[in-house]
Amino acid sequence: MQELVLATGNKGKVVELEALLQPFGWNVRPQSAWHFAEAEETGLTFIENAILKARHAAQHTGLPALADDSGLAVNALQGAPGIYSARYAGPECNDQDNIEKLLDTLKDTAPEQRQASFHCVLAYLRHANDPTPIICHGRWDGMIATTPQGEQGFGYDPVFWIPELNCTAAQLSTAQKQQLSHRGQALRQFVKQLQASL
Ligand SMILES: O=c1nc[nH]c2c1ncn2[C@H]1C[C@H](O)[C@@H](COP(=O)(O)OP(=O)(O)OP(=O)(O)O)O1
Ligand SMILES: [Mg+2]
Repeated sequence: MQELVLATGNKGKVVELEALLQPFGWNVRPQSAWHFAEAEETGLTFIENAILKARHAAQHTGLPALADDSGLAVNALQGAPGIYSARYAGPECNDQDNIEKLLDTLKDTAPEQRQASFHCVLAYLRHANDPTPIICHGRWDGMIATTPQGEQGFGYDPVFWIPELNCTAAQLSTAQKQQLSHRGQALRQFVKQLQASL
């Protein structure tokens, strides 16, 4: 069975990534099974950070590694918080702090001006020195709600409004979110590309 380390410390991502990879018969192991410090996300793009995180995990485990660098880009904020989504409200902040900062920043932005997109870049390195990583990018368009709603998911899900469904991403099941989300799209591309490269 093919073994793979998920190069993320985010439990919400682990749930979503495992759900889509396990049916393909991989033995997927979260990096929390080891005890190394997280990679520093010093890149200026999702692509750079995803590669840094995957390389770091491959170095520490000796296994092929899949990393996810993702975030929210708000049109009215010229794409912010973008790659800084996890640290938007400060270095030690949590999801709720980030949501509060976002809603406060957008408090004078009219409902029809609140377009946003989630982005997910997956980077897969077969080993730490792999010169041809597989890189996939998924995007999900929506709006920023004015108040949080829903309990599912993680991160900015409670304020990511999906106009077609009249609900937020936090009101979808993992399976429903997977069909639409940036991460689901990137994962489906990844599975195809990996199978084509085997
Ligand atoms: O589906 C999503 N639903 C809601 N929020 C999301 C989603 N996908 C990414 N996000 C947010 C969470 C975090 O604020 C940032 C990712 O930051 P990012 O550095 O990639 O992840 P992280 O630090 O939580 O874990 P790690 O770097 O160990 O993978 O974007
Ligand atoms: Mg991170």
